[in-house]
Amino acid sequence: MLVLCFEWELQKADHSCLKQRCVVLRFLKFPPNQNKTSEEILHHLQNIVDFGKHVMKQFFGESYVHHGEIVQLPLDFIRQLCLKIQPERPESRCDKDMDTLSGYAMCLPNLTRLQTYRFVEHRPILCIEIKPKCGFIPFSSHVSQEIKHKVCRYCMHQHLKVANGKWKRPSKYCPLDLFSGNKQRMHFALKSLLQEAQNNLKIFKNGELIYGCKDDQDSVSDWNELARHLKPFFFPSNGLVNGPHCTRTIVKELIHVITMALLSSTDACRAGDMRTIPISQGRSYCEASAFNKELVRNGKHKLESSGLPRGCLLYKTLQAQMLDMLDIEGLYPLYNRVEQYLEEFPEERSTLQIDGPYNEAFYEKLLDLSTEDDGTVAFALTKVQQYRIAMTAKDCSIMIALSPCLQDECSEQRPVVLASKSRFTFSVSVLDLDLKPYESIPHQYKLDGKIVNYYLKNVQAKDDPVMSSLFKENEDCTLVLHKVTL
Ligand SMILES: O=P(O)(O)O[C@@H]1[C@@H](OP(=O)(O)O)[C@H](OP(=O)(O)O)[C@H](O)[C@H](OP(=O)(O)O)[C@H]1OP(=O)(O)O
Ligand SMILES: Nc1ncnc2c1ncn2[C@@H]1O[C@H](COP(=O)(O)OP(=O)(O)OP(=O)(O)O)[C@@H](O)[C@H]1O
Repeated sequence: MLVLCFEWELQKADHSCLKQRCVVLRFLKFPPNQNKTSEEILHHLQNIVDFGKHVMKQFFGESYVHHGEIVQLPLDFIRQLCLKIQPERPESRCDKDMDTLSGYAMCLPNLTRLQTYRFVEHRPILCIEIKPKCGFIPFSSHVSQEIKHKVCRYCMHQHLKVANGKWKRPSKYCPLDLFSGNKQRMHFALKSLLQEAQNNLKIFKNGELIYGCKDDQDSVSDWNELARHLKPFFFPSNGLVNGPHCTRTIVKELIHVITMALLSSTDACRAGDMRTIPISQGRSYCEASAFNKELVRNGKHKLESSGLPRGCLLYKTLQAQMLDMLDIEGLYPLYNRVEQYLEEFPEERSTLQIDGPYNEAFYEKLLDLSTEDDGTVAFALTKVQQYRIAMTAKDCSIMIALSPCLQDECSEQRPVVLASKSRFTFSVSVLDLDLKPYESIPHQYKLDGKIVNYYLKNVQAKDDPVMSSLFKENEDCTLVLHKVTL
């Protein structure tokens, strides 16, 4: 999707501004020459809206999800827009073209703004966007490599990403620390994100990106610059001296308010119909986490996992992620079962709701958490659909919008987080909840194998002292062989 942010005004008859709204438009994009009719595009967008409305709201909670609405815009306006933004688009994203022919787009609230108000507020706003990725270690008995029970996918994937050149340096962030609910571990995770933001952290001030990676850029973290932006938010009366101490203090304050907002429960959600998946399943820490390694170095072997409050967005996200109960290794044969069935009965694709409609009936079928395979297509399909939800939750982002407020402004309806010299009203939302396509499952299966094999071959072998000495011997061997050949 292509995301553009707009501010528009409702004007009085005398043209003075009555209300200002700030919205985001999302346009579909496709590889060039992949022509879609306007009806197909409308249908696709309707599916996205329905999926947010009928499915993700149930999993994440009403107040965290903004499903948006479909809008029709003048074609001329869209064409001009496309011309204007084209030079700004990163090269890596230009393999697809924005849809300028259908006239349809999705309209969403601008989540870099506070979601407690409908209209633009002229007060400073800070927004932190976090893409937390998968926060648990697979507990499935279908996992074939022991390492997957010890090291999380994110930490393993880091090595492959650096090797492939996606990022220059590995990050010390581990999602299991962020999802632990333990403040010390969360603090470490957030600090690591601030050190190496990659595509997991962005910070906006008044809707403008001030920190984090613009695509294609290898941004070097400049905490002094960040602190300069943040100082008026955290130390409004300017009572802090400048310098590295000041920077550290401000970053600490920032991490504190993010942690508190992430642990807050701002949604009175429809619980009850979703059986929860015990979060205690599987290991609660990742052996590769730098936080864990530091503890082990200091002779401590027990990592605290305080657990997340049930109403907070991190908890909801983790629950949705854990719908991946079989791991891709257990899921892939079930996907093949559905595929085989569809080959025989292609007309059944719509009855099985593979591509929607994403309605209440679709949601109801997702509630069956049994893992006992009775050999049916129905069982396989439920697991495939649950896996797609889990994948979506593993790739979504969390937006935390914070706006400074005075003590007498804070009412009971507005959640508030306190810093040492200031206080903030805040809202927490989730974004990028487009259901992952059914067709991406074979890719997931292959990628999983690549990530694990790369890690075993290039990282674990070097970390493990026994493997490491074997590795060295092997290297020596190779040298000797070279000499013989010469
Ligand atoms: O597979 P992953 O974990 O690398 O996730 C992909 C993301 O990479 P990341 O690891 O976050 O750097 C990837 O992020 P980038 O576009 O590289 O920033 C996408 O979000 C991708 O989703 P889609 O296939 O475009 O719908 C994501 O793919 P899905 O696996 O969610 O389909
Ligand atoms: N409602 C919103 N309010 C504010 N910012 C938004 C909103 N929706 C998206 N964004 C910004 O746009 C970025 C990209 O959005 P999103 O992740 O939804 O696109 P995408 O569909 O994943 O794009 P692509 O298909 O290129 O991967 C987000 O990371 C966020 O910074």
